[in-house]
Amino acid sequence: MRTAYSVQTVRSAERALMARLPEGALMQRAAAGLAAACAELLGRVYGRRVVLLVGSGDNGGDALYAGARLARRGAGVTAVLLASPEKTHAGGLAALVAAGGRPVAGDRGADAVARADLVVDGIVGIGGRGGLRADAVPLADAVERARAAVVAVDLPSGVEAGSGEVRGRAVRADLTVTFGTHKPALLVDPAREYAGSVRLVDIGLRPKLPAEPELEALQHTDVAALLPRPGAASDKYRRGVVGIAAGSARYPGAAVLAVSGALRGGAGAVRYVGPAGDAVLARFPETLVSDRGPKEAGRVQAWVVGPGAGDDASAVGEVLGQDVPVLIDADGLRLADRAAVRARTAPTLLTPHAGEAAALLGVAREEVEAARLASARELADRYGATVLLKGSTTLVADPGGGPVRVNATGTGWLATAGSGDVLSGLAGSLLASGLTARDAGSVAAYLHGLAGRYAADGAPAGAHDVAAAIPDAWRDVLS
Ligand SMILES: NC(=O)C1=CN([C@@H]2O[C@H](COP(=O)(O)OP(=O)(O)OC[C@H]3O[C@@H](n4cnc5c(N)ncnc54)[C@H](OP(=O)(O)O)[C@@H]3O)[C@@H](O)[C@H]2O)[C@@H](O)CC1
Ligand SMILES: [K+]
Repeated sequence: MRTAYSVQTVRSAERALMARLPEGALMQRAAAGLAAACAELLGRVYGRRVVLLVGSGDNGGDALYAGARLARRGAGVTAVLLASPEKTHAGGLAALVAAGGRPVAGDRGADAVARADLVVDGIVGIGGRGGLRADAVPLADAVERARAAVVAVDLPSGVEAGSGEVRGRAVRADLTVTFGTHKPALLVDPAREYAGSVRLVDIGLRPKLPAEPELEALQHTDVAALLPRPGAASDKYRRGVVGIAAGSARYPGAAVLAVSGALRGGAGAVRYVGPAGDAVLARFPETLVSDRGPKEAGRVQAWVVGPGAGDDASAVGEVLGQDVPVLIDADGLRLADRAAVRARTAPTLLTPHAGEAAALLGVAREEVEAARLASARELADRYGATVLLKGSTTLVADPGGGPVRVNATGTGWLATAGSGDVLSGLAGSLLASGLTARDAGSVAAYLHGLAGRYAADGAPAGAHDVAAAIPDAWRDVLS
């Protein structure tokens, strides 16, 4: 499991650790890891031009000490100071100068950046608020124009560490070297996109961090442990029956795609109710098609309602009244009565994309995209339901708090019509096999993302290709 902790938690863990260590030891650990990552990126250190962007805090101190290490290995190191030398990290600056590095004032930074092989962004780390300040913006512009590789110290400067929001200008890095633990911004978009690839340097913080993180990202082994496996005594009912109430005369394809995801999600059987029974059967003859409403459809351990439902609110209402887990997607989100969702005692999983989440929250889509973590949490609390907010990084938030799950297996190619219908079927199937809403949502997002990668393999793919690739994703996770 990859985890991220809030700034406040990082600060208190840091204090607890520092109390037992000599002054400056943590910064030396951080700088050593940072310098090693820079050296690796450069390939050869001797004779290379390294430019450090140095803010007034400890983030700048890390950059200076790492710069000193690179200077000792023969790099030409220039430190661009955003603050006066008196306000810059004293020990770091002294170390850099002693190693032969050259400090220059901020207004000379752009020229230095233009000639650099490597830029180290130590403007601001977890102490930052708001986007970059005006004096740092020309440097960020110069970095964007330059051909140099960019390494961010702890975080790309200008992103909000705790939320992943980017409320102004921020540095775009190729690599971020972060210390002790991931910060939420390194896992949540849009900030995550600014970070490039991320390397975590162990500075001994782990034992001081609490058990419960702010964010969790499942990895292969976590997903493997959660996947349902049929036992010797399993029959189709024990493996779970997932009910799909989806599709309409206008959108029969949504029903077919939701069923295609559900058939690959581990449930023992897929039951379909709705007006697209013929289309479903033509494609998937193993589906149990019922011509009655959800209430009379027979045994179902979890329902999926909403994909392609159009304006028919009756199925949504009926499904919400069933005392089994329910996943609500697409049109269902618009049709579901909030009070009825809140009144449910069995688990509910809502799976909106940013536009649907915005409509439910009564804000603009851009606001949800800018503040994905806060939006997912807010929606979960308002509806008293687990929320899976789709996107390039998908978030799964439970009502009442606890770690939010983040999934990054997705690919841009998944932004294709019908892809969400496949995801809802898959997640519903996992719900029917007994996973919690949080686990079903995050495991489905993980498999769906991997399947999207396999299906696309560098070229566009349709939603049905994604569904067909789910078994490969599943096998990959278990191998
Ligand atoms: N925690 C750990 O375990 C360890 C932490 N370590 C390191 O310490 C870092 C945290 O250091 P920190 O606390 O000194 O804060 P930091 O990020 O340097 O920023 C503060 C300075 O930035 C300025 N500033 C603020 N906003 C700004 C903006 N928008 N745009 C521009 N500038 C802005 C603000 O200026 P001021 O308001 O004072 O004028 C202030 O001086 C952390 O990220 C990691 O790198 C490691 O060494 C070892 C272990
Ligand atoms: K930084």
